[in-house]
Amino acid sequence: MTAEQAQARIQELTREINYHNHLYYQEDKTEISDFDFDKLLEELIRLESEFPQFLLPDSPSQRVGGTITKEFETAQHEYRMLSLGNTYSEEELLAFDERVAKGLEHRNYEYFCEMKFDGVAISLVYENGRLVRAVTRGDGTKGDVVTENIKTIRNIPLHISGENIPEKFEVRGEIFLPRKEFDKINAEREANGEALLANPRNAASGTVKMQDSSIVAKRRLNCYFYQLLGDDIGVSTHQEAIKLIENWGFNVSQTYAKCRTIKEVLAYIDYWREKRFELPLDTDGVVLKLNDYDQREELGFTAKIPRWAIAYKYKAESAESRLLSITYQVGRTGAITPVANLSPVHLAGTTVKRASLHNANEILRLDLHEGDAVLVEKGGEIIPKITAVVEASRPPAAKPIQYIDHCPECGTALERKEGEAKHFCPNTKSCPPQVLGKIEHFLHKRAMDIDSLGTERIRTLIDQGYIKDPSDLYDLQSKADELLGLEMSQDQYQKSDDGILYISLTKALFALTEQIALSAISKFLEQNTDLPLEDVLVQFQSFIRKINKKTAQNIGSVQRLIDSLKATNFPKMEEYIPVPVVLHQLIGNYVDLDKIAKASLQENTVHRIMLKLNLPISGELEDRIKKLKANTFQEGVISNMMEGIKSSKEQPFEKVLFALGIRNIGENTAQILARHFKSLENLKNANGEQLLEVNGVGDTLVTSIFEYFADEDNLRMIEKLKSHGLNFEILEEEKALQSNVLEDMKILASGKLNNFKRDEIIDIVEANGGQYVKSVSKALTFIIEGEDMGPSKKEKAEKLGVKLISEEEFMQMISKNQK
Ligand SMILES: NC(=O)c1ccc[n+]([C@@H]2O[C@H](COP(=O)([O-])OP(=O)(O)OC[C@H]3O[C@@H](n4cnc5c(N)ncnc54)[C@H](O)[C@@H]3O)[C@@H](O)[C@H]2O)c1
Ligand SMILES: [Zn+2]
Repeated sequence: MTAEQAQARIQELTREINYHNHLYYQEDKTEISDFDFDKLLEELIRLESEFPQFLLPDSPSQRVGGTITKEFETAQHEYRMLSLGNTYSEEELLAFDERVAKGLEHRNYEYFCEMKFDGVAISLVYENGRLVRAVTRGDGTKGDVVTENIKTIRNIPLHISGENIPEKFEVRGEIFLPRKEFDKINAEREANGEALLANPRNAASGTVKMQDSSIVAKRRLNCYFYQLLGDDIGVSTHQEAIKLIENWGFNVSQTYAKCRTIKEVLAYIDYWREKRFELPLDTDGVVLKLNDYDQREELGFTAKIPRWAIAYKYKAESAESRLLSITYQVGRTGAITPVANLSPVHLAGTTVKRASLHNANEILRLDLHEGDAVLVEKGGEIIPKITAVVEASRPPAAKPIQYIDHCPECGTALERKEGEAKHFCPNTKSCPPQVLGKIEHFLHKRAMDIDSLGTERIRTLIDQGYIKDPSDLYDLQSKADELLGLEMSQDQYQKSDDGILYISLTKALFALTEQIALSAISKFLEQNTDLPLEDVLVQFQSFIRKINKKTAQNIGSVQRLIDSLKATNFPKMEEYIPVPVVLHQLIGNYVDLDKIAKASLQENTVHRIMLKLNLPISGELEDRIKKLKANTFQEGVISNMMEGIKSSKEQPFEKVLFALGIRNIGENTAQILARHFKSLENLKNANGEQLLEVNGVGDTLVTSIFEYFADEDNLRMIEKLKSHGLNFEILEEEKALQSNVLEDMKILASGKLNNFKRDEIIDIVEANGGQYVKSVSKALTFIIEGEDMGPSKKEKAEKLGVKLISEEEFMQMISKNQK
């Protein structure tokens, strides 16, 4: 490489690394894996050492990747917060050990090994036993002061007491979001139709930098500590320091070990390679540090990293699997996402059976064929991905994957807009997942606020024809009797891309055998989750032999299932069995497979298929089929549901308007429009000019409003909602609560208020013409100071010269203009 080429490449790498650093540290996003990022950095460091003339002082190889933000106060670190050198290879670890030995001129040293926790670094400063400051790493020299947020983490001690506590000291550790919490948050977000958090690290980092500590408190962050700093601590090894902070009550992960040689370090690394997946958080490697502080001092630092420590990072594991089939999921907005069903393979502590394929382009890029052997990798993401196809293992005559052209949920021809990667189902009115999206929006807490109808129940009501649009909810009241015992369609069923109904293996085995409890079957399957379907079934036969219940009969029944799965041509899905195959085994005397298969194309539950087939069955067979059915609607649930539906009729007009889901009408816009026009009738009759007069209404919104009211179906639905008594105009008492006293004001409330709940204060500010703002900035007109307003927020407000007023003063302001 010529010097010129090197310089160009160095510039290019610098740009790229800075870009990814910015995404990673400022926006909590990633576009490439850590491994790929580390490779870029490694290449840069190599080139800079070969061509030192091009090494710039602000090169990303010389600096810690993060920086400070504008939202927080900044504080100088007393001791710089550095990065760590890292490697993915054992040879480099040995080379590191050689450098240490050479630097110290002997081999008389020990390492202290810890897991490398994948979270956000934090520094806590204590004075006289009290936590005075929590600061992020920032650019390594100074960081953001996030004390209020950190104080919400339960196991961070705010005071420590005891003997010999130094007057001033600093502990450092890693804030993280436990996997379980992360999964819980994402499950909730999914149920609410919100975007999922990408991984626990990003989520933790985003949470630490939130402006509102009450939201941080809800996130259940946790922290592990691994460093103690200070002038007169009285310890001379890392091990002693760790013991000390443990005694003071800091949370230290019990995963550390002292190692006397690099060989012991390698054994530690090996031990944790798989075991680390049992820890409550993500880890991406091991940090080894010299134990002795004097020896550390001898070796010192480079600009960015200590010479006495290094991180060994585990490579993202990859495994080979086989593509069984592709399921196409239809989202609430009609977007299609293909998901690969794979033969189960053990990867990074879990069994992987599915991988995301994103869109049609990804399938093309991989050149995916039916039955292909594929490499799956699990990085920081939740869902594993297919990284490549092993072409050499492609089955002969395998056909390339044909992307679907019709919606698997409703059969409508799919569309793909120019420049967009995803296909869409344009049937917004009756495609079940899209109807689901609309209904969920309608029910949402901030819309009609009906909460006893979970996703699964709504989905069932849609699938079974009870609900086509939100107005149908109000008809349910007269159908309560019918709903009792209705089968829920979600969990245990799946549909193949050509619309065949599948049922969970657990349920299928339950119905096809006798005298074996459902729980015993679930437990058996959980323990055999690694095996491909056919092997599971063979194992299940041995299981039957072992428990010895109706042995001959049950084994025969499972054998028949194995045989018919082989004989029929249904696409394979791990853990699910085509309903026609199961039903055929049960009712084959009455009706042939083709007929059952056809019936299962249009129906979503066993119950419905049986109704449709209309066969004269009874007694034992009927009981067997009952074993296939899902959970049903129970009385308590139904009465709650009816209660919720009834009380939703009290929701004010602005909520109803928001609930309608007119494109581009969010919560705020709904409020503004409701207040301006006072009734839906007025809004509907408004012309373009009148609409544009309203503050915040632009051409796009005008078009959406016109489009909405031009649609006969929408008008019919509104009439129906009206007839059920929903509010389509502003009520008198609402009018009384409104004024323009807060016009042009930007307002924030902080701390606990006595007269309002959190969301209520937002409504009140807006009802009086003001704008509610979520963070402290110069632009604020004033802050309503509640009880226990955080001192740092207060300090910041004072620094920026923002006025603070009491809750009482605020009450007076808004009551002046009200009759
Ligand atoms: N994918 C991307 O786009 C992208 C972009 C930037 C950075 N990154 C990744 O982020 C990391 C950046 O490096 P970095 O500068 O934050 O250094 P680093 O994460 O490699 O090492 C230093 C950090 O490790 C953490 N740590 C965890 N456990 C520790 C322990 N037991 N002892 C000491 N420290 C511990 C500390 O927070 C410390 O600040 C790399 O892993 C890199 O791959 C990825
Ligand atoms: Zn559709």
